[in-house]
Amino acid sequence: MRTRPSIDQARGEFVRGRPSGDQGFASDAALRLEGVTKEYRRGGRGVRALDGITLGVARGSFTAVMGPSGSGKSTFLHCAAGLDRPTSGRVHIGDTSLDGMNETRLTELRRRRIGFVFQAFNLIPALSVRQNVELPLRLAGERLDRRWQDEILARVGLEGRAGHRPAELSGGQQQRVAIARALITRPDVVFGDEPTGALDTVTARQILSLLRSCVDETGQTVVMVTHDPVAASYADTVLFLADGRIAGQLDHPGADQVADRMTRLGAWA
Ligand SMILES: Nc1ncnc2c1ncn2[C@@H]1O[C@H](COP(=O)(O)OP(=O)(O)OP(=O)(O)O)[C@@H](O)[C@H]1O
Repeated sequence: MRTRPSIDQARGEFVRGRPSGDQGFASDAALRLEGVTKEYRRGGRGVRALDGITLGVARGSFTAVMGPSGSGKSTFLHCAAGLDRPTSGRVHIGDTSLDGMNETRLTELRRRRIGFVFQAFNLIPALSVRQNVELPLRLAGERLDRRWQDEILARVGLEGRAGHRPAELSGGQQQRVAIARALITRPDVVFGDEPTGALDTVTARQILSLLRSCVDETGQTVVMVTHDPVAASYADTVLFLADGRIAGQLDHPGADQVADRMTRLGAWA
């Protein structure tokens, strides 16, 4: 059964929507941020891109992050995924704190525990689909589980294309390769940065359905930054950022409701 997370405001935790009386369970969080701030220096002044973000994302949930331009979405994604360091506060991937990790350990953690799906598919042109998909494991020095790889290729609908190069594939198929590559390490979290931004409407819907099925059928956790209310409507929960803070949350989001909230945040003024 598909369960949806909701936020426990007191604890700043997403918890699964279960029948009556269930409390949040922090140990089930795939991702936790505690009081995360990020300041950049610009022209001698500090810019606070994140301003005290506290939240937990339940395993097996799909979260969309939205907000007006400059609200801190990219900064959030970079800090949450260990691509950048917060100025203060803590980030946990599963039970692992990223606090104080040196670059080498952060890189290892990203390779083993986090999957990325970007707007530009970022595939290696000279490698086949199969080789692109197994690259994170090779870089992490981990053994390839061929059966898992075949299962993932089938899941993303590319079982017949394993020997093809990216240039021989459509945009949607290339994004499917990127999703397979993100799943190969069985990561704690897959982060998407506008994963459908470069695709036509129909193909975008197929990619979003695929991400949805990864959550529903394999219990994958997905956190996706998007500008598109329809894309956000595939998530269990939409988090709205404004001025580096969480400005709201919508569970069971509909595209119209999401668009309405974004309008109220001044996103399209
Ligand atoms: N490297 C940087 N140096 C200085 N300021 C930065 C840097 N990166 C981001 N900022 C500032 O931090 C704030 C948040 O930026 P961020 O890119 O996270 O927003 P965003 O919501 O992703 O925006 P967009 O939707 O336009 O991509 C903005 O004021 C931005 O100008």
